[in-house]
Amino acid sequence: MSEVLARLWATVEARAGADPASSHTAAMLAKGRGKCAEKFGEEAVEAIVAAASGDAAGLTHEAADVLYHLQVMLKAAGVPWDAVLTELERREGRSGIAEKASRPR
Ligand SMILES: N=c1c2ncn([C@@H]3O[C@H](COP(=O)(O)OP(=O)(O)OP(=O)(O)O)[C@@H](O)[C@H]3O)c2ncn1[C@@H]1O[C@H](COP(=O)(O)O)[C@@H](O)[C@H]1O
Repeated sequence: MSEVLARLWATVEARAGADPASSHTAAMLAKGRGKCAEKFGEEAVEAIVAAASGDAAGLTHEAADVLYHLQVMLKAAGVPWDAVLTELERREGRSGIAEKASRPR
């Protein structure tokens, strides 16, 4: 199941040069980083609304939209998905509370 995000990233990369008329990914990437970021924000807000209202089914749909549009935004910004996963791995095993307390004042 966790491989689906890896497959999705491979698809986003493959669609980068596709015809925008036949690919939503290509159409978004053709609009540029700013529009991709704006769309991500829109989807994130929709997920917030679903979560705040207790709409589990809606949140499930919107969370999937958020993950997809996050990958599109990363692609538009030139940030590889693996770089994000590496950052998450770097954080493993360390409490967020301990991490924040360790930051220089
Ligand atoms: N996971 C997605 C995915 N999630 C959302 N979307 C599209 O993103 C668009 C979101 O626009 P809207 O917000 O207006 O529509 P919406 O999200 O359904 O409506 P709301 O929930 O926001 O109210 C819709 O066209 C969705 O179909 C996606 N488009 C593509 N993918 C994946 O990317 C692959 C390649 O798709 P293409 O690039 O279109 O070939 C697909 O096979 C999927 O695996």
